[in-house]
Amino acid sequence: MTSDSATIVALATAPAAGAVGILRVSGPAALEVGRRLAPGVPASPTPRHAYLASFVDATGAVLDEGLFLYFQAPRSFTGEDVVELHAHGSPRLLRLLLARALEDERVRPALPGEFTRRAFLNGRIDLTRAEAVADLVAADSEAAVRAAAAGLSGALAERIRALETPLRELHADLEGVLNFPDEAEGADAEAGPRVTALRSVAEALRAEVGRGRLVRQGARVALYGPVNAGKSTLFNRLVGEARALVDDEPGTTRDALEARVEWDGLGVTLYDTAGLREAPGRVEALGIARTRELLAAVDLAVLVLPPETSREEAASWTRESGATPVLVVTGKCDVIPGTRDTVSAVLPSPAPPRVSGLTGEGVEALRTAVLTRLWGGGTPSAVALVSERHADALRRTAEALGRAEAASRVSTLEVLSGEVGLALEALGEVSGTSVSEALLDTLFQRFCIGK
Ligand SMILES: Nc1nc2c(c(=O)[nH]1)N(C=O)[C@@H](CNc1ccc(C(=O)N[C@@H](CCC(=O)O)C(=O)O)cc1)CN2
Ligand SMILES: Nc1nc2c(ncn2[C@@H]2O[C@H](COP(=O)(O)OP(=O)(O)OP(=O)(O)O)[C@@H](O)[C@H]2O)c(=O)[nH]1
Ligand SMILES: [Mg+2]
Repeated sequence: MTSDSATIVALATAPAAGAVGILRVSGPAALEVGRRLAPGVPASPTPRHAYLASFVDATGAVLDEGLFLYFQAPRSFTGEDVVELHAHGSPRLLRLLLARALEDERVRPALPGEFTRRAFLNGRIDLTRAEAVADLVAADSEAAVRAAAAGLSGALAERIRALETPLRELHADLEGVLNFPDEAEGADAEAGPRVTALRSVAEALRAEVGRGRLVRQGARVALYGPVNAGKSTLFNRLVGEARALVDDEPGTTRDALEARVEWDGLGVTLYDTAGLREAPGRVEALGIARTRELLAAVDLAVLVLPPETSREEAASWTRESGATPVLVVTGKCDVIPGTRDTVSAVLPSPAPPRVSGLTGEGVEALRTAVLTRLWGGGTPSAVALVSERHADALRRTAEALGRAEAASRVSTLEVLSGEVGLALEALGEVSGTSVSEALLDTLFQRFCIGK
């Protein structure tokens, strides 16, 4: 796919002071370049052995003492010869070492994601694994780390293969019948049902994009409701610190406030919003407009109602969230006796949790209820990280299979096989078996330099 034989170099660690900083070189000239920086290392170093070596400048003056590692092609991350210099984590020192490596005309700085791209191009990892590397680096919740780690060890690759292999077999059978009608007679017999089954597998995988997004980016949850219901008090309680101002004056919160929490490993961005009411002041009205905008954008809206809310009022407050799913809670439950629960009497069972931001009562149950609404029973870390890009390719796969299904009933074998071929091609964009340079460019641009 690419004939780029340049040797690339980049810092593999963040450009900040740290305990250790790593310079990574990959390509045919890696060993020579590495040994120019660390001349004490033998000409044929033992692969994967950590040599303690002096790193020197052009005059031979010692710049640092560190570890030298040689990975011999193809047994390396990129599949090429790789040398790593593990120096002390001084950004300035590392820049000196980098500049020295670049003095060799066969060496150039690595582009973002280029090490991983080479690993992909050299067949060390498939595209889903390469993307999992980026997901892992970007992960900011435990669930995101675990899900990306599963992707790195091939969880998504395996599921794609489970679709791609039978699809390829079907395609081969159909082409066989078309090209060698005598020998392959009957190989297309079950084509219709096979297409149908594969299509539902593609659809099921595609449907996981929502959960993938929740894990990757975290869920967005907004508290909303009438003014003075106790939203900010509850928000502070959920966040674990006094972030929002609280006052008995209705209309205290004017602007949406956000805080990031991690619940059961899932990243959650919580929003406190301006309470809704008729005839607010001018600034408050701006806040209310923002509340409505936010309600449309979040994954779940938690409606906090005062204990005295009537069933009609409760129903009309619920409608405020529009298409966003709502979880209703009765707030300030410490002021009412346990049995009198006007809201839960009128809303669908199970009864909305009763919470008190003031005392903390019911807050743990609310947290659980929120997670259940976001996740059902599943485990966030077990989710296949289907990205928007994957989902788009899977949509085109499923659409082609839909047309193939129709073709199996009303059209020729050529048309049917053609559609199955198109489905395969679209699916190949996920695994990387059919992928353009342009797509790889966009994909790897999102990586950081040195990855
Ligand atoms: N110092 C360092 N740490 C690192 C990396 C690295 O490149 N350097 N990695 C980079 O992201 C990750 C580790 N990933 C790696 C993946 C494969 C191979 C490798 O040598 N693979 C060979 C041999 C496998 C074997 O012998 O078991 C291969 O696939 O053939 C190395 C690192 C995270 N930590
Ligand atoms: N008894 C009791 N009082 C509460 C509780 N939560 C809030 N309050 C009180 O109710 C008043 C309003 O609380 P906030 O948390 O500011 O209510 P809010 O919904 O954010 O109000 P706005 O921002 O004005 O919409 C304050 O005086 C709080 O002390 C609660 O759980 N129990
Ligand atoms: Mg408030």
